[in-house]
Amino acid sequence: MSVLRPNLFRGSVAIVTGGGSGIGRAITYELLTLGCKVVIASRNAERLEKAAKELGEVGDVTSIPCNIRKEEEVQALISQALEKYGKLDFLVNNGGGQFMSPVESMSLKGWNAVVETNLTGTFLMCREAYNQWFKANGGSIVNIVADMWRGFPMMAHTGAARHAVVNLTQSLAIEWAEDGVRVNSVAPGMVESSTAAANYGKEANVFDVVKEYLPTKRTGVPDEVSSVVCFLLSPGASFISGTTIKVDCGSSLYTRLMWNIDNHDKLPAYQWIPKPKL
Ligand SMILES: CCCCCCCCC/C=C/C(=O)SCCNC(=O)CCNC(=O)[C@H](O)C(C)(C)COP(=O)(O)OP(=O)(O)OC[C@H]1O[C@@H](n2cnc3c(N)ncnc32)[C@H](O)[C@@H]1OP(=O)(O)O
Ligand SMILES: NC(=O)C1=CN([C@@H]2O[C@H](COP(=O)(O)OP(=O)(O)OC[C@H]3O[C@@H](n4cnc5c(N)ncnc54)[C@H](OP(=O)(O)O)[C@@H]3O)[C@@H](O)[C@H]2O)C=CC1
Repeated sequence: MSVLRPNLFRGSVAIVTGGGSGIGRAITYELLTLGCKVVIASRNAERLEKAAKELGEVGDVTSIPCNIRKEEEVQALISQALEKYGKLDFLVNNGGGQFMSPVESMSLKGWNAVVETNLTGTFLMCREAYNQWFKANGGSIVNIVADMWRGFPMMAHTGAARHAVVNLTQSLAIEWAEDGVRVNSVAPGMVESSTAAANYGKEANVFDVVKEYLPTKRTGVPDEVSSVVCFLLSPGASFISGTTIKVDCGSSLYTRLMWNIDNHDKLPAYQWIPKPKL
């Protein structure tokens, strides 16, 4: 079960981008079990609809296709969500992604695609949710970023975009404080989901490869990101805004240069959310 109390979010409404897969799906699942109504939004309408059907067994969920890179689609998403549920309490900007490439062979189109997805998409979602609802009613936003704290070789586009989102989070926390809006980010380390593994595991499963380099000697699970997102949305975090919480169990701090961590299983996963039926 969720570590948060039952019915904590009864009567609340959330939008979760990328809520039909991976980490976003886990966040949606946990919100639903806590009584929240959830709109999930992403590009692939068919996959989104299928996820909504499955998640519909847990609670009240609606799928609305949306490409967060497109301003008019973002505007329509927020207004359709408001039409459907009459209010908005939470926004989780989880939708995003990138491809692996060294900078020297990155095309401008590829760079722009990743920056538009992860930075501009987050900006558009925040601005529209604020203008259409949060400005008059308050609310809480969580942006999902990444472990880009020491640069992100092979993913420099996403590293730059995600770090920009951390700064955007800080600016918005101040600009919107007087309207009762809290804005925070969560930075996951290596979190294994079936979609992420499919994206990055073409030759070998990168999540298997990286295990030995992590202090936990295991990768994270989506449930471990979801619990932190739900906490940040909750009244328990009412004095937290403008911050970014790393959910990586120290992997962003660890190099083997000064300290070796032997293989162990002393930091097991907290996992309770059923995996999606594939
Ligand atoms: C052990 C090691 C640790 C490994 C470390 C592993 C990290 C794991 C931690 C992170 C995990 C996650 O983020 S998990 C989430 C992963 N999920 C995703 O990334 C899915 C979302 N990603 C995407 O949709 C795409 O990557 C993204 C580029 C953002 C959007 O793609 P679109 O096709 O919609 O974009 P378009 O506007 O059409 O532009 C596409 C252009 O992008 C470029 N492009 C797109 N894919 C490309 C590719 N594979 N290789 C080169 N270039 C590419 C080309 O220039 C394309 O143009 P043309 O040449 O003209 O086609
Ligand atoms: N797994 C990991 O180890 C880590 C993941 N992250 C980040 O966490 C988030 C979730 O990733 P994860 O669950 O692992 O992987 P997924 O691939 O399952 O999640 C990415 C989600 O984003 C949606 N999405 C991508 N582009 C757009 C767009 N332009 N508009 C709307 N939705 C979009 C996708 O749906 P659709 O294709 O239908 O649009 C998908 O649901 C991503 O931002 C990811 O980069 C960060 C650090 C580590």
